[in-house]
Amino acid sequence: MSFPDQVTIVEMGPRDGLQNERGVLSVETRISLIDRLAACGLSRVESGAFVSPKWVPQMAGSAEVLAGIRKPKGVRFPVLVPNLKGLEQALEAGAEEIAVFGAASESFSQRNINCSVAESMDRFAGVLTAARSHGLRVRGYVSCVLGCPYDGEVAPEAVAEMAGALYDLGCYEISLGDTIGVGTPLRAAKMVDVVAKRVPVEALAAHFHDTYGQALANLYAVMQQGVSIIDSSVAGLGGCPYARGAAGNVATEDVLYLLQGLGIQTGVDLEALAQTGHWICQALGRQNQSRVGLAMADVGNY
Ligand SMILES: CC(C)(COP(=O)([O-])OP(=O)([O-])OC[C@H]1O[C@@H](n2cnc3c(N)ncnc32)[C@H](O)[C@@H]1OP(=O)([O-])[O-])[C@@H](O)C(=O)NCCC(=O)NCCSC(=O)C[C@@](C)(O)CC(=O)[O-]
Repeated sequence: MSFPDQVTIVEMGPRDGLQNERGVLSVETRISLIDRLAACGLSRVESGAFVSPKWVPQMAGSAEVLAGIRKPKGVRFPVLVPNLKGLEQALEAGAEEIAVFGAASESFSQRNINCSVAESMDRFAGVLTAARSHGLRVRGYVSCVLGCPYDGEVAPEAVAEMAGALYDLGCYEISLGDTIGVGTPLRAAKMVDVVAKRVPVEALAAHFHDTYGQALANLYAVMQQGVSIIDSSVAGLGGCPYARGAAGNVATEDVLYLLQGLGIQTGVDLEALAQTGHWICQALGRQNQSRVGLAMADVGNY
């Protein structure tokens, strides 16, 4: 068994997390959350989305959020951008990194961004060209890599095709989203195996939701294939507005605990993160979804 020496965590709480919470948090609370997360040692904190506020009201005010955060040196604060209008807003807000998001399934693409997979690729090509001319770094997401809430099973080859197309357009990294958290380790490993023939494994990130409680096991499997970038969400916040019943991303606290046990470095302070998870759950009035966060609170670790 071999695992990466180092893993980079890409914190999703302020974006993927909050976008699906019932309560809409104030800009001030969103800023505090991001500042706290950066102070925990996270080097990448996804901080907002320049999408239609009619579609995702929780992400309205992302420009104010970007303007208000501390932005310590060495920490990146990417934002989601679905089209050129979103890019314009992100540039005005001073974003230095954006992410485009597509899907490996037609129905999810229609429900999520109101266009087909082919149309989305045309949009993204325009966004990538413009973004790169402004010196922005662009990440690409592929949703539904292990199943779609509308179309059911998704073939690994469809995931590889979408991931490869985004990589060819110039995305520096491709995040593979098990949007509805239905994957199991063997299927996750098989999917990564196929995708890694098209995109170098070093450029792949695992973005696993934890609906069926398999996310940590899936991460354990794909890390052995060389995946060393993990998307996770403090306190397991969130879900997906276009995937009913989907749970949030795997909790960052749980991932950190697993990585510590494997002797893998992340540079993130687990105790400070668990405190942040506890704080944001109180602000949202919701149950903490992190088993590690709950256990640490129980034994008085913070
Ligand atoms: C993509 C659109 C905008 C297309 O939405 P549309 O309705 O097809 O767009 P349109 O071009 O026809 O414009 C309609 C209206 O939206 C406005 N508009 C157009 N673009 C923007 C924009 N960028 N920002 C703000 N407003 C915008 C536009 O100005 C117009 O305003 P109106 O004239 O009606 O007042 C819409 O479908 C949308 O915003 N969808 C939101 C999708 C989303 O945020 N989903 C959640 C994130 S993805 C995710 O969570 C998965 C991921 C990444 O985490 C990985 C995983 O887990 O799988």
